[in-house]
Amino acid sequence: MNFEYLSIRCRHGHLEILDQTLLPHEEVWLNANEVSEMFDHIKRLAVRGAPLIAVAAVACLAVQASREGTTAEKLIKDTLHLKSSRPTAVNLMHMSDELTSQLRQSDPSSNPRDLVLKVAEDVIKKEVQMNQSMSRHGASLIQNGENILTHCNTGSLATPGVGTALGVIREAHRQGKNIHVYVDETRPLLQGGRLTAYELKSEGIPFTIICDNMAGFLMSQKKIDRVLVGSDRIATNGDFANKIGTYSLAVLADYHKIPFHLVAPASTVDPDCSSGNEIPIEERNPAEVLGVSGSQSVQWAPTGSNVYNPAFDVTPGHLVTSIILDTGIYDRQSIQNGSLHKLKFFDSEEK
Ligand SMILES: CSC[C@@H](O)[C@@H](O)C(=O)COP(=O)(O)O
Repeated sequence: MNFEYLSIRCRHGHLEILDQTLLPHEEVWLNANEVSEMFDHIKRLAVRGAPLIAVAAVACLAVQASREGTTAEKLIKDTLHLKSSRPTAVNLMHMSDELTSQLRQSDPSSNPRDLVLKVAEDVIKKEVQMNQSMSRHGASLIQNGENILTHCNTGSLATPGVGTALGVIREAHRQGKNIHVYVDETRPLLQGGRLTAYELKSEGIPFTIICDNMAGFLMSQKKIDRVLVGSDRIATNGDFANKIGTYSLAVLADYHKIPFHLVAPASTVDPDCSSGNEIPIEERNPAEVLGVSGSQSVQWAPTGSNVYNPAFDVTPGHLVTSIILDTGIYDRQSIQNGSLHKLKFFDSEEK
């Protein structure tokens, strides 16, 4: 298996990830061949973003499977371990469920290598294609001269392709539309200020970073024409989980009558989740809120302060103007009519 994307690469069976906790100032590639290494990279967000987490996990499992003597039983155990690394993004769950289901059904005397490799290639290929499709659908909505607000990082650092919300922005720019992006810095881990800014800068797309709490004021000044965000899990009623702060933006956009779109691949829809109440929300280390961690750690809050640190929030579907998926653009009416129920990433999913 050989591939190379912006933040993950595999050459001659050697898998590496670009440590996103050190970006944009240091570009350090880390070994990710071992399941324990990959588990740690995912957990501490060295590799992150809903689609990329699934890609990273399955690529690591393909490396395991290519080793002499690896059994289906061992691979199932490894898959379930990686599945437990982060709870909210459903892409990792879809991949893990598909792989364990296929491994359980496989002939115990056969070598599981080809099966795992095929699932890995399938997941990666589909994610890249879905990125392309959704970015084209989304770009068709963008008008020349728009100021777009985005949150977190939804680009090539979060997927193996052009990205989700950031893919739409890239595609609109590629089409020659004159756009400008306001980037929410995205506390506590600053995926916007560090990672989205890094991607936009390297592509020459004009952008301005704002603190998360500035968005409402900019909207009141009519400086924002549209909001584009990604998602980690979409319920079939259109409620969705995304990086903490997304819900506040949706409420603000609704109040100021600004179009608010969610951009995601079909692999982010959870057919087993009928509403946002059922989405598990990851809670993270208080240290992330007490200060900043990374290459230059600083703690500014008093040691021992109480902290609540949910990594995601849930936005109710009625606040969304439309959901842009690789399969098309879904407005509120079509979601209410059940259009998300019909989507399935894998043909043979089993829990
Ligand atoms: C591909 S983008 C969708 C989301 O994965 C993105 O917006 C996001 O919330 C990522 O969270 P992270 O905690 O950085 O993995």
